[in-house]
Amino acid sequence: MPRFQPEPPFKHGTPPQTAVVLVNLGSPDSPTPEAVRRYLKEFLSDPRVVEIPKAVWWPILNGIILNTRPKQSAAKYATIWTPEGSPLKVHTERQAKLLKGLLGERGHRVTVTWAMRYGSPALPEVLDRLKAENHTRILLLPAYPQYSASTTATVLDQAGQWLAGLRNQPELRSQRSFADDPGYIAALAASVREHWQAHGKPAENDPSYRLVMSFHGVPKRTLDLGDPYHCECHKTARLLARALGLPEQQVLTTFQSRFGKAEWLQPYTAPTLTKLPQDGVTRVDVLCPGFVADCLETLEEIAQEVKADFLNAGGQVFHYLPCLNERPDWIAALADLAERQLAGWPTKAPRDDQGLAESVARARLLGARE
Ligand SMILES: C=CC1=C(C)c2cc3[nH]c(cc4nc(cc5[nH]c(cc1n2)c(C)c5CCC(=O)O)C(CCC(=O)O)=C4C)c(C)c3C=C
Ligand SMILES: [Fe+2]
Ligand SMILES: [Fe+2]
Repeated sequence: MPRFQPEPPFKHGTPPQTAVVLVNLGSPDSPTPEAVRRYLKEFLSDPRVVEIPKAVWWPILNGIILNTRPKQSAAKYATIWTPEGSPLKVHTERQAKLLKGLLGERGHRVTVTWAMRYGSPALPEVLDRLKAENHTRILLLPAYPQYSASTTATVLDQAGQWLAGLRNQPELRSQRSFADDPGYIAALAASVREHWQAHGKPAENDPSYRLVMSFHGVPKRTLDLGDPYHCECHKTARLLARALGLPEQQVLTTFQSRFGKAEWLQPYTAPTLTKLPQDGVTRVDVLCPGFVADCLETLEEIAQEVKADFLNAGGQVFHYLPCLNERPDWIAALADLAERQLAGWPTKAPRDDQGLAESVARARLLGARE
């Protein structure tokens, strides 16, 4: 068996085609236990996500987790599912469409599409299609503002595995993270200011108010092992608080979605919010800057579960602020990120072989005249 399948050559005489791929985590295909089981099996078998030796982890995953969690998670997915499908996929598709429109308006001739790391549309299949369409340059935009091995790196792993199976590889680049990107921070800040305009801005130093920034957690061990995720989350939180002019006492940075029994990054979101009313905090505005698209973890865990925890503990006002989703200022920030990455690839004025031959001939002619 040859390792590499035969591949059609890139078409000669046509300009190199460039593609931008927005990649997010992925969702089950439907909110049913069967679909959630398939999705969780793929997701939780990734050694970047669960860093436990296979001999220990697989019996737990296959014997316990995949027999219990799919039913529970499917019920949660059912509460946030839309007629068009999972919110994560719906927002990612819309973001890609808007990004395509904006890059086009700015004069770029690029294909813009989207893919998922787990489930569908699967990244390797999207890359296969782009290659078949003669794309020789591919920019990956993992939709994770903060770098983590369990998210960003595994997208690159998958793209690398795809490249490893090819004879004639396209050029590939990727955005590592954008935790401190001015456009991303400005879009987050604008979303909070708009929320304050609609619901009232808290008085300066009001001790009963907190702006809570809740990020997805990761095992604490990964921080000790050198994962920069924790630092990047704090960088985003610091820059956002500064952009809003909020004093330190009114801001909280927390970590949600703990999975399993090991210690994860602290403080945990739900227990922190449950305790706040005891300390005299009655109003919270909660946003999740680590997610650029609303999903199960924001719409169900934060906007439903954590909200109920806070109100049941004596809190009075809980507002969940939506993710950046399709905000025009965020799409503009995303286009700026893509444009900076595309700078080395002339998507605005592609020079085909003919153009190059002409300019070489012209240069020779000029040289001969001198
Ligand atoms: C934003 C960054 C994310 C990090 C970091 C992350 C790490 C991480 N997640 C799990 C386990 C689960 N996560 C689940 C859902 C989920 N996770 C993210 C993002 C990050 N995960 C998103 C966007 C979503 C939502 C997907 C959707 O369809 O809406 C789930 C599935 C749901 C459930 O059963 O609870 C699990 C499981 C681990 C172990 C991990 C670790 C490093
Ligand atoms: Fe997760
Ligand atoms: Fe969760």
